[in-house]
Amino acid sequence: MSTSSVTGALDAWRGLPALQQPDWADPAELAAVTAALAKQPPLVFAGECDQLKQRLAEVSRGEAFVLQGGDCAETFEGSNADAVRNKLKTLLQMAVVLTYAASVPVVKIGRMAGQFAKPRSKPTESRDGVELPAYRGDAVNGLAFDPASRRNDPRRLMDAYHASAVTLNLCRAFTKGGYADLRQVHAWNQDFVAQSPAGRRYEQLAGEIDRALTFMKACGVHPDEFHSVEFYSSHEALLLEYERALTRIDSLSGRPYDVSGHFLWIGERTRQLDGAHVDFLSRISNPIGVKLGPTTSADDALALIERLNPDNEPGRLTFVTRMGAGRIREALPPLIEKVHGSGAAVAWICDPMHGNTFEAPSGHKTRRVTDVLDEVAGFFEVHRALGTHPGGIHIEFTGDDVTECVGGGHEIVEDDLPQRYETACDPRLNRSQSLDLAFMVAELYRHNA
Ligand SMILES: O=C[C@H](O)[C@H](O)COP(=O)(O)O
Ligand SMILES: C=C(OP(=O)(O)O)C(=O)O
Repeated sequence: MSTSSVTGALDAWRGLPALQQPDWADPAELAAVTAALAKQPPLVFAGECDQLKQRLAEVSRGEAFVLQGGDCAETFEGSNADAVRNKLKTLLQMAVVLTYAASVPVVKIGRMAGQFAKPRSKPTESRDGVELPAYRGDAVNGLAFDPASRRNDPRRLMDAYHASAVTLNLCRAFTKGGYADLRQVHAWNQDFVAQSPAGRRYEQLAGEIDRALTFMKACGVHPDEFHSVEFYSSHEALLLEYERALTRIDSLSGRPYDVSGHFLWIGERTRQLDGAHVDFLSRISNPIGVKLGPTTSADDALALIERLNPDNEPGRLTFVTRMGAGRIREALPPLIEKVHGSGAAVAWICDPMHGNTFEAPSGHKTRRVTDVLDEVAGFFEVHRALGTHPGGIHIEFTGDDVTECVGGGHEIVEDDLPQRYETACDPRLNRSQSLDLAFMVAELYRHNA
């Protein structure tokens, strides 16, 4: 295909139903902002996306495990050094637990540097008789409940680009500049060790890693080997005007890449086969994911594969299942059986968050850690029974000590929820709950191997 026909095809989605798009306040302003975005430098490079595709191909072959996570909704205010470092620190601690205790290479993907848009169940929100547009993420409007904040403002798309750039810059600096050095395993835990059972358990493991590193050094392994980690960014490709404006033709391959993030996914609410999101993502060359909820049929999954990865390129397509703890054991097997039977190379990841949300009596949206752990356990059980590879987890977490999900080794009860309920959208695991999960996943992985 010529460059002009590749570029033209990237706009085919405009003629298709696009769900969950904001009703932008000013279309002329939207056009001006997307034109300006189209001239901005890429946030990620095609070669990096291809490298992640290779890693995900390894996952689909059962050779590696994905740890994908971050906020439900990133905020502009949260795009600062402390918050980003805390999230990365937690992700690195979880990855270390998994790598060491489960002996598996871990592909680290942040739900970071672009997760600024949210699909919502209802287009509006009402409080005390006042109805305003729902909050759709900082890329669209503000969380405060007043008409000015809730205006769907296209200029926020440019702010989202800049916040993504800042966050990714911090992530690159932290992961390449020495902070992620494996010899820092104790330092990541310093503020945490005495406070929680997960912190103490981690400290023990860090001691073992220290001894292993000393041993490897004595064997002649160069310390630089431990100096940096590969880290990738990801977000839901929800706002198609934004994603289109950040899509570029790679000069080396002539193929289009969405340079807003390394890995992009289609949400459960926007995965219609004849919809705009599936069309747009079918035309970019990044590794991509699709969320699959409990109503997904095996034929839906096969049809998505046909649309999104017709050449069966390993690493191109990841299914992120979010069935709910009560459904996974019966909903997942038929999908895996049929997809596996078709010979399709997909990676399977478990999102144990989105099928397990409920409202506490206080009105806070929350999740029980026991449900999260149970869905992950179900995911491993199903893969073990079918002889397939449980390829990873996708979670909503933060590095801060929030009180948004109930349960965990350092228990949070429903009455604690108001103490530090800080999410802009859905409840996240805090650091201690995230580490609890990592230890459990490591055990399950060892058991499945
Ligand atoms: O993160 C997922 C969705 O955006 C979220 O669960 C939707 O929440 P709502 O049902 O409050 O709109
Ligand atoms: C909206 C999300 O999930 P899902 O599409 O699975 O509901 C999400 O991951 O933010």
